[in-house]
Amino acid sequence: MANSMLGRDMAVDLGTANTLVYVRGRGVVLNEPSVVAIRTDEPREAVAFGHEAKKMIGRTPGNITAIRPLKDGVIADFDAAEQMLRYFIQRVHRRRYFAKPRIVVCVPSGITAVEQRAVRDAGYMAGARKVYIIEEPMAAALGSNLEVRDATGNMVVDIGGGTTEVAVISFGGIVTSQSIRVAGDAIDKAVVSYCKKEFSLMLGEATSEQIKMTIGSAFPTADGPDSEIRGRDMVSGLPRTVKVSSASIRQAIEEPITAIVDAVKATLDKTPPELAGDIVDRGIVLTGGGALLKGMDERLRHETGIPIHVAENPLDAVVLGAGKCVDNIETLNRILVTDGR
Ligand SMILES: Nc1ncnc2c1ncn2[C@@H]1O[C@H](COP(=O)(O)OP(=O)(O)OP(=O)(O)O)[C@@H](O)[C@H]1O
Repeated sequence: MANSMLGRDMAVDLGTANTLVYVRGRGVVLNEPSVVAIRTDEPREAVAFGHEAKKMIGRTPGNITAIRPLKDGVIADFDAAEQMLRYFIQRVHRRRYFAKPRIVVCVPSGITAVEQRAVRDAGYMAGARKVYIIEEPMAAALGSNLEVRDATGNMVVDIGGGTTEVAVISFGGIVTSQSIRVAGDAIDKAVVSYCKKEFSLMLGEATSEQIKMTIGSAFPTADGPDSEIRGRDMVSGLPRTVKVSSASIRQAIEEPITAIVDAVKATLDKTPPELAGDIVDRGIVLTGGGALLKGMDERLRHETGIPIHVAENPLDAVVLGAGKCVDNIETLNRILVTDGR
């Protein structure tokens, strides 16, 4: 088939927080929140996807609800996930191509066969000719330009919205890995719990994420001034503003951060000695939005004694890695998981 006909094969990072789509020959063409706004009355249909739907979270009228079809890295609402995928694929679809696209979809490394089946089915129902699966840590490693096919050990830590994936890769395969369902969302929740307990203040999802990004940290940093947080007083029901310090937020999110650090340590512990030596020399690569949390790299360096490198584009690493497979399906086929269809 002529190359131009193959131009629309694509890679999809169907993430808990964001969905990114890479199209062969065009690069990353779509990056939107994984959110669907749905009518709750009949007909129960989707009214908005992505950015438009995210804006509706917490501020929709009674008959519209904004949901996230993925939870902890896996599909939680199949219909919504399939509709969202179909919508995104059609958005980037160029009508001059006749053949249906081949699609490489990224999934967390720890998911069950049933969860993997759901992702595949969503891909086929959304219009794929063939669906390939790639495990996120492998995609993250490829997207960070690690030489995954060398016989050298590399460690990747991908901290997303729903899952943190830690993996040691060598010779084109995952040697050892751990996937925990603690990542960005859990950090946001810890901020919400802290404000509830400390100030009897209810926060929305967007506010807690914002606080994490602006004053959250995983290691003592040069803390800025206190920040104001706006929420709803749980007693009076009225809007209220409180002041918080970076140090108190750092303490509030300590539990999920410790879980992430422990997952890295546990994986290092299970790594064969030769590969562990390679990792000590080469360092650990951090990807995913959580890699951008202030002090995350410093904290891991401090706790493991190993150099930590944040990937150049941590939020895009997974889709760029899957994109490399799309560009080279034949040569990278060994890395992909297929169902023989
Ligand atoms: N500057 C930042 N500081 C801290 N966290 C951030 C920052 N930017 C993004 N994040 C967080 O990164 C997470 C999203 O990361 P990413 O897009 O890699 O996840 P995802 O691929 O959608 O999720 P998953 O891999 O779990 O399915 C969100 O929790 C978001 O709040």
